[in-house]
Amino acid sequence: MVFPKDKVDYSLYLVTDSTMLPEGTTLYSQVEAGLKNGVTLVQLREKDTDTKIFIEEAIAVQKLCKAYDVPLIINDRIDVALAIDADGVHVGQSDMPIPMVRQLLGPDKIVGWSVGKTSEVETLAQWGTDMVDYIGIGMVFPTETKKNPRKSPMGPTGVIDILNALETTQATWCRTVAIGGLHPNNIPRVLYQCVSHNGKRALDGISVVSDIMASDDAGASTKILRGLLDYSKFEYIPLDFSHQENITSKDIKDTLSQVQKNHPLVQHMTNKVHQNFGANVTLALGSSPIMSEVPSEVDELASVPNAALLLNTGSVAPVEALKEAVRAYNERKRPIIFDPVGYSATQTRLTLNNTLLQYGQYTCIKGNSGEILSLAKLNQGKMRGVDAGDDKVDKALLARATRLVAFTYKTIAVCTGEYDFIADGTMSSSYRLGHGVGELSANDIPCVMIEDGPIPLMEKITASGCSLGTAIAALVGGLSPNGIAFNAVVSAVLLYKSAGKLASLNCRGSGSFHVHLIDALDQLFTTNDPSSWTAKVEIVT
Ligand SMILES: Nc1ncnc2c1ncn2[C@@H]1O[C@H](COP(=O)(O)OP(=O)(O)OP(=O)(O)O)[C@@H](O)[C@H]1O
Ligand SMILES: Cc1ncsc1CCO
Ligand SMILES: [Mg+2]
Repeated sequence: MVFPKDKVDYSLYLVTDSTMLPEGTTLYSQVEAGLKNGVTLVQLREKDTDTKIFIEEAIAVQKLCKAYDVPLIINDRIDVALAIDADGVHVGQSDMPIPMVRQLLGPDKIVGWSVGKTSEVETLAQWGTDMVDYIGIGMVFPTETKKNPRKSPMGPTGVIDILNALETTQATWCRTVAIGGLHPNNIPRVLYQCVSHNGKRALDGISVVSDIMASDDAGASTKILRGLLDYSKFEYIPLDFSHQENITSKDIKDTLSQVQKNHPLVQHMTNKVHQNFGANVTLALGSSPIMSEVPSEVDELASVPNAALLLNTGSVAPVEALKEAVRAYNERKRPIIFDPVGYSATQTRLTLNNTLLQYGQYTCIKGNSGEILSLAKLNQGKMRGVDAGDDKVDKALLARATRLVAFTYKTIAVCTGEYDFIADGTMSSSYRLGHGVGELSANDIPCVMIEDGPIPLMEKITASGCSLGTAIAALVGGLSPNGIAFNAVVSAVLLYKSAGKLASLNCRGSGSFHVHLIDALDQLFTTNDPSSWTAKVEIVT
């Protein structure tokens, strides 16, 4: 009996590894606990087992799988798969070539392939529908399972690249699972973030090894994984992410009132240039600043009611401290505003910023046009420094870049300059598995533009963008439960731009502009009369 290919459920794919079994458990007891509690597909992967034993194990695991009506896939060993009439085979890039595998197995068996590059998707698409049935995309995160990995972790954005390639090559038949370092603490985020840019394809499932094989209670561990897959919600922060592009003065006034009432605490992990300015902007916005880069206090700070984190990589702080802060704020469901200063100006910055981007979930990612274009992979080469660069403004390109960043990181993206763009990629907090999921495409997500005419002085003071990050953090942090995140970000950008305009009219040069900007922020925040602000918001179609 062949297992019908269209009936395969890829959602929870267990890959075995007998080298990590805890004492008192066996390969079979772990697999059975998995099968009993929601594993939908099993792969026998035993790298260091002799053929004779491997076949004995395979027959025994096959019997178990049949009892639960779950297909069994054999890793690498075509001969073993044929000998026991398994349901399919999984091969890696350095194993037997796929066309040979298919020829040996015939058309009805399941053939899986490990994929890490978009060029491999192109090959798979050229082979056509009868060759590869599913791909294992990885590795997503660092893992203990592969001791000497040939590839470095790709992160959720690497997974999205592969999903995009499957869509552009129209490999619609090919199913997908993500593999590598997936655990309950990151699975919901991975499922939430990993959607192709056309909105049509999400992962079909996840593949786990250690979470079940190395578990002291494999049944309970599987139940947790199954629960996450079935719950299909990523509630990373108790705010309202249902977007609305039409924001009224009343919405803004309401947002500011919440901030005035809640007195947020804005933890800054920011560059040295910005620290003093950022602390004063925080105070001007009715909030409390604290500058801290000490890992031992992040959990306490993140636990303060209405805490928010501004994470600004301008001074290139030690990555472990920054990761600890991201972990703490994500775990405690508090907002993080991420400002990847000089995102691609040097290899060091690129690596640091990408490490952080793959590591956590951000409520808002803000940058100048150079940073956002680089993040969206829409500009050539490196940035020159921390400034945006003086290319001519191409509004359509900037809107597209902002939307791509928002969509890719499932965040609210802000791109600054004379024109500020804000796109909302959060849309909903749910995730769905499979092909044809039908979300909005990256080009269609909500986007607004804010302007108030040219304010050249904004570019003549340092850390003006960094302090916009402060303002966003204060307003998002100051929201009451179920406050609207997008409204807070738009309010912050409008407030900041209007204050900049007001300050530029009152000051005598860049030195006094700095002081007037803080005065203006204080005044506009305190009076809370958004209908009098000069900056205007426009919906980008
Ligand atoms: N020419 C301009 N006209 C009007 N507003 C501007 C102009 N340039 C920048 N701004 C505003 O100044 C703020 C900072 O934007 P900018 O793009 O300069 O950030 P940045 O390069 O990250 O700044 P920094 O790195 O110095 O902190 C934003 O609020 C933006 O709206
Ligand atoms: C000048 C400078 N260098 C690193 S961060 C920073 C502040 C503006 O982004
Ligand atoms: Mg900047």
